[in-house]
Amino acid sequence: MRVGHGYDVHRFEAGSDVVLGGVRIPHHQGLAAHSDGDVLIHAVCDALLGAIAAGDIGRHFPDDDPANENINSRLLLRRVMELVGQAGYALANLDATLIAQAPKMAPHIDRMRANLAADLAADIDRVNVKATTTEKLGFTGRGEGIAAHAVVLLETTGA
Ligand SMILES: Nc1ccn([C@@H]2O[C@H](COP(=O)(O)O)[C@@H](O)[C@H]2O)c(=O)n1
Ligand SMILES: C[C@@]1(CO)OP(=O)(O)OP(=O)(O)OC[C@H]1O
Repeated sequence: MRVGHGYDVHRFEAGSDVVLGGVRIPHHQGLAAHSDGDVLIHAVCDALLGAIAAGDIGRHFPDDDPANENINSRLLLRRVMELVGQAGYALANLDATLIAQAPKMAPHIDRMRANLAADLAADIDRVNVKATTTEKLGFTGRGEGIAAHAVVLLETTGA
């Protein structure tokens, strides 16, 4: 068994939606990023890479590589899962937390879980996503950006 933790933050910029867990959510701002800014998927990638002692997302997908510009982060997640499989592991479970004053995540959580489960080659009941505000405290509370934490447990495949 292996455990991994990931954390990521992206700041808001001018825009009309955010992409989280592969779900495009209308919002009065977007997230600044080299990629599509999917802070949830970036935290999940870092948790997976941490669990197999393979560094972090920036090492595998540099933010000065034009190939990663505006990239759909689900593609990055699938590539990270290939590394997890090659290392001999599969997902046991994922638990992730989005920290944002807004937008309201609840209506979108199940679609995020479905996207993540598909990319992680796991049953949806092994994937949990939740959200919290910080009661208007701190940078997330002031609406300056969104943060995400992810914890994964991996089990050996026997491959
Ligand atoms: N961006 C968010 C933040 C929270 N939620 C949901 O609201 C519940 C209450 O949030 P608190 O910060 O007051 O604990 C939380 O448990 C989430 O279900 C949300 O949907 N989107
Ligand atoms: C995903 C990458 C690559 O496009 O860029 P960003 O979207 O800026 O995201 P970040 O969380 O800073 O991490 C890693 C990057 O290399």
